Amino acid sequence: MNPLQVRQLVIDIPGRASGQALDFTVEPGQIWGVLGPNGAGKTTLLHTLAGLRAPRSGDILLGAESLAGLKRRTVSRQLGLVFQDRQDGFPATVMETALIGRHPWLSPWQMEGGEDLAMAEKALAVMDVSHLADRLVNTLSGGERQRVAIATVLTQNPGTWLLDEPTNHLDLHHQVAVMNLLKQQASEGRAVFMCLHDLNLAARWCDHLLLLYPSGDACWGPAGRMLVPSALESLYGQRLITTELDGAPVFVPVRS
Ligand SMILES: Nc1ncnc2c1ncn2[C@@H]1O[C@H](COP(=O)(O)OP(=O)(O)OP(=O)(O)O)[C@@H](O)[C@H]1O
Repeated sequence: MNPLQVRQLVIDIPGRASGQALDFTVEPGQIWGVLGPNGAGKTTLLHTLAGLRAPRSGDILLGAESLAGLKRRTVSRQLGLVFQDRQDGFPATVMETALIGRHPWLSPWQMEGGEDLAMAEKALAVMDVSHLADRLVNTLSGGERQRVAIATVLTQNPGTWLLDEPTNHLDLHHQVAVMNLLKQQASEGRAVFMCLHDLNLAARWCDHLLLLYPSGDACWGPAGRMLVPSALESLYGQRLITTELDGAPVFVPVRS
């Protein structure tokens, strides 16, 4: 699996003066969380890393190759993206949606084969949506739709997962199931890079964190070094009570 290398990257936020250049490598086996308040640029960063938006400056490399010079098919075999929002413009079933994950691996007019179908079926089972396989996705609940989006990337089987708030809409049990799935993906040598609003999920599951400030400032590194209560309070403009439970720090907002 190729590491995702971010080199002197400045993301393009309209109307914002250029912020701090980002420079880090997401290595296979790592789980990165991106934290920051609304509007800080988390989604913009994720879309830039996926090659969907041009950076203002800097470069992104997959292995030794610049992302900008790679064919989309090559990129989509290596990077999978779970969007924060999705438009279900076309009527498609859950199974048809999961099978879209195989498209980077098929030639333009090639139909999905038995192996592709088996991968999609397995992904739907892992995400607990097998019973919905024949349903149209636009009839699903928010959490069911989110699980189908993750199942689609599971079917795609990329080396690096990019996820925009993957626990959105999910009940507590499915939030934990998704975080454990991502942990398993990392333990199998894939890399995970995700935006999260839940500090406690980040503290429990991420080994690296990137803190993005609305000013364009940023800091990143191993999670233990980033989870400093005063830094998190200034990131969110929110006072926090900090404790430790079950071997991980826990952050609770002060009520007043
Ligand atoms: N096409 C656009 N035109 C103008 N401004 C934009 C555009 N796209 C994004 N922005 C602005 O860029 C900033 C960063 O947006 P982004 O969606 O990356 O933030 P975010 O950190 O993901 O926020 P949230 O936590 O609310 O999802 C926001 O202020 C947003 O309004």
